Amino acid sequence: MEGIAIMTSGGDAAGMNPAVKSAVDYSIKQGLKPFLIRNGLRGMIDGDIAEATREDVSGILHRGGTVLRSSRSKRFFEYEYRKQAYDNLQKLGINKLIVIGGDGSFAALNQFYADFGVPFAGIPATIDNDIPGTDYCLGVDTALNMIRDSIDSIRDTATSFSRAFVIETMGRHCGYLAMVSALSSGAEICIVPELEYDLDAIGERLRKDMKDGRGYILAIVAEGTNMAEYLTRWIKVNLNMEARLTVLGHVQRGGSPTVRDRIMAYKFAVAAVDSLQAGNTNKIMIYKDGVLGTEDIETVNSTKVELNDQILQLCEHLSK
Ligand SMILES: Nc1ncnc2c1ncn2[C@@H]1O[C@H](COP(=O)(O)OP(=O)(O)OP(=O)(O)O)[C@@H](O)[C@H]1O
Ligand SMILES: O=P(O)(O)OC[C@H]1O[C@](O)(CO)[C@@H](O)[C@@H]1O
Ligand SMILES: [Mg+2]
Repeated sequence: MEGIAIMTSGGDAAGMNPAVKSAVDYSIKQGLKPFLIRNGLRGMIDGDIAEATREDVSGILHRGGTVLRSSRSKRFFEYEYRKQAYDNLQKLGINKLIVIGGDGSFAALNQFYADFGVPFAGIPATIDNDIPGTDYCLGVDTALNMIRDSIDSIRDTATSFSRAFVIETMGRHCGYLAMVSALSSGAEICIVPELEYDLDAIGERLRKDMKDGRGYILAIVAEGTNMAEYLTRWIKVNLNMEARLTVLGHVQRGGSPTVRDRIMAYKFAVAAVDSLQAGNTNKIMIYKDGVLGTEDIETVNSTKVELNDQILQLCEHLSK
């Protein structure tokens, strides 16, 4: 029986657990022998690998984070440690890999493929939604719902005190979480790396709104802009309104996966096993314009992520 190993890597994302479960269940159905690598790339180097049992993957589907645990590994950048990881796989008869993670994890596995020719399939899982070629990455819907709940709570106190709240979302260099959250919570300001902002215009617009009775302000800022603290001070001085900053932080990564993340996890996992069974060597599973497909890792690595035009257009007026 051919050995296939499944791992999670990089920032954890809701949907990783259902993806692991589906990948194991479907691999068994396909006559493969699934293994689980714990602790991501670090575990691959340290040989933290064992054959998957049904118990390993039962009762995990609804849990946030990753039961396999994850890591960011400096050692994996060095050939010596990748070779150690390869030897670990060889000993167990593993010759196919499924990596559930983000762009960094895919780059890592592509380097591993270049070194040792071990085929892999990548399942996009990162709240950043920053993987070129796919409209969707596991974890994004759960994170958006988490952010929505937080903003709804913040709105309660903002209205009670007639204050402005600047809310910083994660996403690394990508403004997707900030934009969708600004739209879904009716925020007044949205500052993201993808859109130029104009504070003078924002000031003029909001001063007029305040004259017309606006009592509070919600501003959503993507962490990639590094603008949250500055904007908070700017509001105090320029709009003469009390302002507070809330950095949502890692709360955005937690929580039970939403229905969307569970279903997408299932689809991506089945597609990943099928892709490897079809003889593909280094493909990333994608979901583009409502259709499931695959993309070459080289294309994913060399393309800049582009955000949906419609979302950009809908948000434009919130940055001026
Ligand atoms: N070019 C590379 N060569 C070897 N290893 C790499 C390379 N790029 C990334 N890695 C490894 O992949 C790990 C995961 O990447 P990274 O930390 O960027 O997270 P990610 O998978 O992009 O997920 P997220 O962005 O959601 O946190 C890195 O910590 C590093 O160990
Ligand atoms: O968990 P860490 O290592 O602090 O990394 C935080 C980063 O990971 C992410 O949550 C996912 O990539 C980013 O949005 C954020 O910038
Ligand atoms: Mg990443």
